[in-house]
Amino acid sequence: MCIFIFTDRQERDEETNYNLYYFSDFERHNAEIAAFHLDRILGYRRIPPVAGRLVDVVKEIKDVTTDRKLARTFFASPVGNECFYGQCSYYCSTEHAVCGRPRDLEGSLAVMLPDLSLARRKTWRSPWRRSYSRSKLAKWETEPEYCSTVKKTPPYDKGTRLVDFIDMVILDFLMSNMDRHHYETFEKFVNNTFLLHLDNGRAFGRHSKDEPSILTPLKQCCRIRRSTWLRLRLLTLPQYRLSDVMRASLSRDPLHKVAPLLAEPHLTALDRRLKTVLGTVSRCQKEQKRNDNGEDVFYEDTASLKDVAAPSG
Ligand SMILES: Nc1ncnc2c1ncn2[C@@H]1O[C@H](COP(=O)(O)OP(=O)(O)OP(=O)(O)O)[C@@H](O)[C@H]1O
Ligand SMILES: [Mn+2]
Repeated sequence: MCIFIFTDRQERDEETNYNLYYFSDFERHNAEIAAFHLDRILGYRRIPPVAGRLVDVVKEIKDVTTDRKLARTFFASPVGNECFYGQCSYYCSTEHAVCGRPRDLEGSLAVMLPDLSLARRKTWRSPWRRSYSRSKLAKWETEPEYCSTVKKTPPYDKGTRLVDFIDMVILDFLMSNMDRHHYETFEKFVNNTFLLHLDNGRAFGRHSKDEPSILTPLKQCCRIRRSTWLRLRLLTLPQYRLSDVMRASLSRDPLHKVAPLLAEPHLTALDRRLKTVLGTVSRCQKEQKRNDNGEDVFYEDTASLKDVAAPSG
């Protein structure tokens, strides 16, 4: 079972228009693929596997679908490419169609999570959610002490929820994803579980600009898993440079032969942003030494990881 995203709206080396708000940005199939690889390289593994595919929209969709309504949205464009727009409440009209060249269309394919009847999921609103308005600011943007309130609020007051959230923030800053308004967990595990990093289609929109506001939770909370910090430092070493590891990893995707999944400037941006993340952690360490308030920047989790990594028998 799988979930598809199709896009033909942006070339790989094209940047999102600077006058577009993040909530009007397109969703990109290559962003979903690249996000999966990055999440894995960071050691999180919280994005279900995503791979690229070239799909013949006639042979593999139009001719085989049992959905008559979907089939009726196919048409030939003026230059003879095969297009369709599907069914949805917004943006499902001739003007918003996706088109093959002439029938081949790039898409991303995600492993489908267990059905909701088997494994219910809970949706959580991000405490650092952006205001989806052009004029209003969110609370975290005006209150420097915002994190001290969040830290006292369940589920962020116990266990690993806060540092798991920070892990996601780092992923989002590296790929410049401003669209993380919610996240999901499996309900059965209550508060004691990992976060699913779904919906990454708006990442990798711009490479020439970083978005410092995405890092606000790390800046305000000054808290990070020790294991994450160690991994990030590893990815700055010449032999494990993040951009190189990403390039190598992405080259194994089936769509690589059509075009590299991330243009070089996006890979360069990853190294630059990684330095910013580590710089933020260093600043936290210095501040905490000065204040000596007994708290620590690092959430110590490497002892438990050693147990996991230890050879058995
Ligand atoms: N791999 C997956 N398997 C099963 N369900 C998934 C998977 N990925 C996403 N979903 C579900 O599909 C729904 C829509 O996904 P997603 O959030 O990526 O789309 P979206 O159009 O960006 O939505 P929104 O406008 O809410 O941000 C969500 O409810 C999510 O839980
Ligand atoms: Mn979305």
